[in-house]
Amino acid sequence: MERGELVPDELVVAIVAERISRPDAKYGFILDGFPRTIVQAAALDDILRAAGLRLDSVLELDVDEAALLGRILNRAKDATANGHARADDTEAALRVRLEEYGRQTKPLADYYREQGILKSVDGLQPIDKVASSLLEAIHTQGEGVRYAASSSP
Ligand SMILES: Nc1ncnc2c1ncn2[C@@H]1O[C@H](COP(=O)(O)OP(=O)(O)O)[C@@H](O)[C@H]1O
Repeated sequence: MERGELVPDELVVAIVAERISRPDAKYGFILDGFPRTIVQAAALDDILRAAGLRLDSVLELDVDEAALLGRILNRAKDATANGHARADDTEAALRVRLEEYGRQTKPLADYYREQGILKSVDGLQPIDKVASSLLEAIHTQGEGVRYAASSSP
């Protein structure tokens, strides 16, 4: 994780499966950063199918690599000032995270586009505009929804 690599699928799938099984999840939920691999997405499909549920929307935030690097370095600077720096907020770890994203997570866009539930939002807009675009994408889906948000690496 500190190097920017993904952690094993079995581990994150078990954590998500346990959380989704709790009673409050029946009102709907948002998954942020999961699934990040096709194996995780297939496992999520199985878990939801067994529970009689399905994803309503998958949200993809588009941000170019230069902006990502700037944001990561900014976050590292802020965190260091506040005494809780993340070991993976470095340029070297970001390179690995981007590589993992391209190889393992990006293919999920096609997976969910084929299911007709992928929405892309321009993550380079100002924060309030990103927020309103995400809300708009969600609200076109109706009530009682469950979301998976696939964040940038
Ligand atoms: N779905 C996932 N599958 C595998 N590893 C994950 C997953 N989500 C998070 N991780 C691990 O945690 C690290 C940090 O992820 P995350 O907290 O989502 O980043 P950020 O806070 O920048 O969105 C990842 O680089 C990876 O090592």
